[in-house]
Amino acid sequence: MASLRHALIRSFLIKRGPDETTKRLLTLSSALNSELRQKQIDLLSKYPGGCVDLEKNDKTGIAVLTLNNPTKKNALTGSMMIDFEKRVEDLESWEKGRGVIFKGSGNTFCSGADLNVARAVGEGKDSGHPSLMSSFMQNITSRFFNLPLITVALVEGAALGGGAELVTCCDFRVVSSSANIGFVQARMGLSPGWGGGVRLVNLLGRLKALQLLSSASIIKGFEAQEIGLADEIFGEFDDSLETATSFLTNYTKFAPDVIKAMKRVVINASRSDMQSVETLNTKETQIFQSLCGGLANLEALNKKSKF
Ligand SMILES: CCCC(=O)SCCNC(=O)CCNC(=O)[C@H](O)C(C)(C)COP(=O)(O)OP(=O)(O)OC[C@H]1O[C@@H](n2cnc3c(N)ncnc32)[C@H](O)[C@@H]1OP(=O)(O)O
Repeated sequence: MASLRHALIRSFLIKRGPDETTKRLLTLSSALNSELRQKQIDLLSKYPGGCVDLEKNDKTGIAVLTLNNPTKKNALTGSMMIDFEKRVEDLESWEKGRGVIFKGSGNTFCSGADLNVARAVGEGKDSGHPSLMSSFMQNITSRFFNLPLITVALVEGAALGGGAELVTCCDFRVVSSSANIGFVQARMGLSPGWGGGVRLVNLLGRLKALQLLSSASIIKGFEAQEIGLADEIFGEFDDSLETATSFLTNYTKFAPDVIKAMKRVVINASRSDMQSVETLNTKETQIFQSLCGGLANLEALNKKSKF
């Protein structure tokens, strides 16, 4: 896709004057983007199941975003990925919004990609399916990460594989002491593909990120807190949603415009990071595409039980 883009751009640059070239390049880029998007939607909509729910409270300015696929421990199906994008769109334009709690249904966060989807995407390797899923998920998680709202991941039960990547797209993490957080992609013969590799390095630093990714170890709440992945821990008798809400309220006391301004200040200050994040994500997708559907991945899917 990138080499086609470059070849077309080069041919335009040779044939046209500068102004005409700019206009044509913009048209071309938007045509390529909508073609890419259509391919992503066509692929993901083949794998239905579950949903992503959003409850917005205009009075408090706090919304609850819930991954809802309880029979599969909130594994993400293709249609849930599309749903997730719609909810992010809704949050992007929420005037009265201050903060979001991102959680899973039934006391567990997310067991990663639905393994049926992971298998099908891997089998479509030659048609670029891993890259289509990866770039779609990177785009949504980046948009969620850059919402003008304060975001908190409420992590209970499993946050594995892609589920652990989703944990990194929030500003803060409130984690159950018994939660199981694992960047287990290596056990699946995979690498992160939902933008979680780039965000994890930015969050924890190079060494800790490398330790988590290359060991694929599964850590509990207190260990997550020790390495800086969890901002607050709660116990088995605490009300999880109440704990997350009370944590978030520390940062959502002021008027929506003020809260949004603060978040925008922080986003703006990391703007140079954001530009490079796009490039880094593209590389992360290429690495993911190189593994997904490969021997180690197919072997892991075939003998897969549970972690
Ligand atoms: C870039 C994306 C990369 C990825 O995310 S690859 C996916 C990585 N994640 C996994 O491999 C998770 C596999 N699941 C597990 O290890 C365990 O199910 C888990 C989450 C620890 C929960 O264990 P338990 O509480 O004992 O529950 P359980 O195993 O009986 O699961 C209940 C039902 O949920 C299903 N399930 C869990 N995770 C799933 C998944 N990712 N995709 C599809 N189905 C999944 C599981 O098969 C079981 O179904 P059933 O009740 O036996 O029909």
